[in-house]
Formats: sequence, structure tokens, C-alpha cells
Amino acid sequence: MSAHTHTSHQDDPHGEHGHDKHAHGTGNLELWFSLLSGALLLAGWIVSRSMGEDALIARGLYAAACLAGAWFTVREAIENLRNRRLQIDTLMLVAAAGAIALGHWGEAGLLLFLFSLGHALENYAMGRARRAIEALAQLRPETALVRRGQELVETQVESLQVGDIVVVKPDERIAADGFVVIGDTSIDQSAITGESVPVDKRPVADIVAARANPDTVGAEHRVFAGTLNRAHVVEIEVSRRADQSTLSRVVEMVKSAENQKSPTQLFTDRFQRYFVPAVLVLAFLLLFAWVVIDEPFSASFYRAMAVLVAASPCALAISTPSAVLSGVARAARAGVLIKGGAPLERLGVLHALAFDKTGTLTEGQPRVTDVLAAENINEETLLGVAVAVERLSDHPLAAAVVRDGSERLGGTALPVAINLQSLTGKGLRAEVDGQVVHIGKRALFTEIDTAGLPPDLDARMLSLESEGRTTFAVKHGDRYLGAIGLMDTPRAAATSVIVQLRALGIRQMIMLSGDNQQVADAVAKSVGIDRALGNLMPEDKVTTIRELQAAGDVAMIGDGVNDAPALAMASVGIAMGAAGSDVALETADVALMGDDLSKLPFVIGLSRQTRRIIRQNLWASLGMVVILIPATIFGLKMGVAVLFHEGSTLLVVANALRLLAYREPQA
Ligand SMILES: Nc1ncnc2c1ncn2[C@@H]1O[C@H](COP(=O)(O)OP(=O)(O)OP(=O)(O)O)[C@@H](O)[C@H]1O
Ligand SMILES: [Zn+2]
Repeated sequence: MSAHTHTSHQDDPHGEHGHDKHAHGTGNLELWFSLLSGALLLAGWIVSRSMGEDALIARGLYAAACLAGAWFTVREAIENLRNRRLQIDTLMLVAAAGAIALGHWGEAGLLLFLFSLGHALENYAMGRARRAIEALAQLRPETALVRRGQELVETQVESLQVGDIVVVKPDERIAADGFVVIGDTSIDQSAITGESVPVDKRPVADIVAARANPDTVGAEHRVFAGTLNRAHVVEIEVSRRADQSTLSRVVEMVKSAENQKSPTQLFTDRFQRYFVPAVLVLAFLLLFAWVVIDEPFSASFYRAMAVLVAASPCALAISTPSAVLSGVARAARAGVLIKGGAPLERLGVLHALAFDKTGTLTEGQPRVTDVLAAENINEETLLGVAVAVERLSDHPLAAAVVRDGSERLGGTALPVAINLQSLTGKGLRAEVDGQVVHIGKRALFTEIDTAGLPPDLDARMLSLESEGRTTFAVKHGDRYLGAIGLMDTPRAAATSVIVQLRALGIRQMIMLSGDNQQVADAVAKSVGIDRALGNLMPEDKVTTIRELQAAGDVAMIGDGVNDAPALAMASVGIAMGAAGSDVALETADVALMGDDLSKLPFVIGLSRQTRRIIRQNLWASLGMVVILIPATIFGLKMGVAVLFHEGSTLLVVANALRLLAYREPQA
């Protein structure tokens, strides 16, 4: 009977108010009151058996049972009336009051007892799903050992400042987001990313650089609040205040996910907007049954009240929110953040799934494989300019060029590059020694240079591409210095993930890439995707998603680097490795916190299961109403009606809670 479980939340984004207090604070008290009501009811029944229905003690006991059973509902009804909300629960009180008015004290007591019991159990169950989320927040320790000079001071986590050095002992949880400055260890990050294998961490090489740009610090140095130190003592430098940590933000987002309505929920809300008044009209008409059939007014009145009980769509109201809550909580435990019912439901009916290439289907760690210096240019000149410029860029290719290029150069001094400009989807522009440098894919040079690439360089790049290499050329002033070829390895998990997705019935899988078509084809082929579109600009990715969407919901999965607009366009934008990227965390509808592609079939399977459970719940709750309305019209007792009504509400919630135990189907 808690249509309000849901309604109170939508009015109150923080969920502090309304229903939450039942789930936590008064939850137990509510149950005790209800049990008290049951005990009084039983006593009243025994007394009335021995001393007769009309004995004053029996009446008194029944009245006390009503009071105990109605206590919380009355308080809530008053609060709701004050907020001008019509609650289904209020109807229940009307029905009980009606029964009392007819002198059916025992029946009113039974109604209020069962109603309060159902309510308390339902709150308890919903509380379980919420607690599953809050358990996440509990992972963060309360205090941390902070180094102050030679001393270690135990400090409240809330008062940690950016720049503090925290000492973390083995088997302790990490108190803040930051990076390792001293010590090697291995950290169990399952709480955040869902990855079961501990990850090795070591100190950053350059503390000043890490401090200046903590978000670009590599995963092998970065640590997250709430994760568990598995091996040795380490010292970490705090890079975020406690309330800004990844963990805190995930908890916040999961909590607010509850308030984002799914399509089914919007539908049931709309349905109730017509259904509840219709029930009221029906009950009102039934008050006049004595006009048509030969019965006293009291019998008509009783029937009308019984119909009110039977028709309250409480189970219907809770059927979707309970499933969404459980589904979101289950996903969070696996390191997958789902921002609400809408993405959760949509993921279950995908028409197509689009993949970004770099960092999604591939490791995102390309290596330089070929260095092709142009005629009369030596390799050092080519690499020197390339490394100098790429050093300023944060493109995934740039890191590879800087790393492998510097290695090939040995200690050779680099030229100085300034004024970097990113030519998104194509390359870079900068200045070296007072002359413009362009670095980028072949197409870039047909745009900036009427002559285009020298034919021999173009041909050599083409042949590299046909071997599946990513390529770019370097032009300094009006001289072409040459080209560089790189290769990224497909993720080990990708092939089996694609197989699993296919087994789940996702037929259209497509890869979108800014890289050349040959590379796109090669990667797609090696992981088992049958369609690959290469040479796409970020806006082409958006257009492609839009076109796919004409036929149904489309999910796009990427790392948020060059594909944020496409992620935003897709019905469901899924970000990989979101624990390390604020942008990905904020913009995606679904965030795989870890860098683990295999969570994709998991979350799609979970979302299907959620849909199945929602559908079952809708049938069960509507079915119950459809049976109970005619049954009460034709004389079913109010007590029996309330039993079935509460039973169906609890059944629906229990069914939803099954999602908390969802496991991946084995492929
Ligand atoms: N910093 C850079 N240095 C060299 N070449 C670049 C750079 N940025 C882009 N390019 C060139 O432009 C192409 C497309 O780059 P873009 O960043 O759009 O790829 P993407 O769409 O992110 O790639 P993917 O599909 O692999 O994820 C690259 O393959 C490369 O040839
Ligand atoms: Zn109810």
C-alpha cells in the first residue's frame, strides 16, 4: 500500500524526507506497532469468543488494535494532506473508518493490522535495496593516518585536505582519492571498479606533475577512496576532498538514480492518474447499491469500502521502482553505475550497439611500429618534431609517440613546440622554430595543402594502413618530414564479449572509428564485429548514431575521449573506465567504473532481467486488482481482500529483490 513510497521521492530529490525515514528510523517501530496491533486483535478475538461480540473489553481491545495499526498511516496521511497529495493509503483509512462506523470493529482492526504489517515489511524490503547502495558509502574509513612532518596524526576523513600525505597500512581501506608517492603495493579495487583481481600500484615518478594534473595520473599510481590495500604500507597524496571522491560521487549518483523515472514508471503513473479517480467513482456509485438491489445501506457501504481496499493499486505503484532500485544496486556492486530506470530499461531492448575503437575494443595503448622519414630527412628530425608537439597533447596516440619516440631518440635534444591546437578527429597544429607544424591523418593534408601529400609518402602510408596500422604524417613549414605508423592491440576480452553479446541476441554491432578504414576493418575482424566505419569525424559518429536510432534504441560504448557527443546522442551512452575520468562519469548514462569490457554483457543481461521482473510485477499487480474488484463487489470480505492486496504488494517487492542476487549467465 505504498504508492507513496514512490511519490514522496519524486517530490524530494534527497530522499531524506517522506519514506526514507520509515525505511531507517521508524522502520522497526512501525513493525512493532503492527505486531502490537496483531496481538491486541488476537486478544480481542479471544475475549469476544468467550464473552460475546459486544463485550466492552473486546471492543476496547479491537479499538486499541485499530489505533496501533493506524498510527503511522494516520501520521503520514496528515502529512500528505498538508502537502496536498492524495495517497492511496488514505483510501485504506477511509475504508477502515467505514468499517468502524458500521460497528465492524474486528474487521477494521484486521484491515489496519494487515495493512501496517504489509507496509512495514515492504519498507523493510525496499530498505534492503537502499542499504545495498549505502553499503558502498560505508567502505570509506572514518579516519586516516596523516603524515605531519615526522609525526602521524589520526585525522577525520572529512577534514583531509588536498596535498595531505596519508599512510595506508596493509589490509586497510584507503581514505581518499589520490596517487601513490611512497611504496609499492597491490590494491583490491573491486568496490569501485568491480574488478576482482588486485591491481599493482607504485609511486608516481614526478610528484609535481601529478599534483598539477591529478586526473591524468596513470592507473598504476592512482588510488580511490574505499579500495582495500592488500600488500604493503604505502603513502598516498590526497588529490580530492572526501566529498568529491569517486566513491562519494558514485553513491550520490546511484541515490539520485532512484528519482529518474523509467518509461514503464511514467506509464504506470499515467495509468494511476486515471485509475484512482475511476476507483473513487466506482466506490461512490456502490454506496447506492441499495437503490438497485434489496439490501440495507450498511451492506452497500461495506461493499464500497471493500472495493476501495481491493482496487488500491499499491502493488502496481511499487512494482517498477522496486525493480529499478534493486537493479541499480546490483549493478553498483559490480562496479557499474546506472543512472536511473530509463537507461536500465532501455539497455534491455537494444536495437544496435555501437563501439568506439581505441580504448574500448583495443587496449588503448598503441605502440609505434614504423618510422618513415621522407627523402633527405633523417629519422631524428622527424621524431624530434613529432615528440616535441605530441608532448603537449593528451590524445592516446600522443602518449605512444612520446614514449616510443623518446626511446628511439635516446638523449637527443628536442626542439621546442608552442601554440598547440587540436584539430579534433584529424590531428594537431603547433609551431616549432617559428614555423607551423601539422601532424595528422592523410585527409588533413588535402585540406591544408593544395598539393596534398607527396605521392610517394602517400603511397607508403597507404601500404602501412593496409597492414592495419594507424598512421599520421608530419609537416614542418612546407617540408614533409615523413610519417609514423602505430598499432594498438585488441583487448583480450573483446572477442568473447562480442560472442556473449551475440548470444544475448544483439544482432547489430558496429564499430565507429576516426582511424583509417583498414585499421577499423582489421580490429573489427579480429574481435568479431561485422561492420566497421572508419575515417569518421566526431560529428559523423553522432550522425551515424542518429541514423541507427531511427530503427530503435542504440547504445554507444566508448571511453569518452573523442566520442562524448556520440555518447550523449545515443539512447544509452556507456562509458568505459569511468573511475578515472570525470567527464565520462558525468556524461554517461551507464558507467563501467573499471576498464573491463566484460561488464557489458553483465549489465545488458541484468537489464533484461529487470525488464522481465517489471513485466511480471505489472501482471501480478494488475491481475490481483482485476480479480479482487469483482470479488469484493460480489461479497468478498474486506479482511480477505486486504490480505490478498498486501500479499500481492509484498510479492512484487520480493520479486524485485531477486535482482540483488542476479548473476551473469555463463557463456
Ligand atoms: N595527436 C595526434 N597525433 C597524430 N595523429 C592524430 C592525432 N590526433 C588525431 N590524429 C589522426 O587522426 C585520426 C583520427 O583521430 P581521432 O582522435 O578522431 O580518432 P578516434 O575517433 O578517437 O579513434 P578511434 O576510432 O581509434 O577511437 C587518427 O587515427 C590519426 O591519424
Ligand atoms: Zn496497499
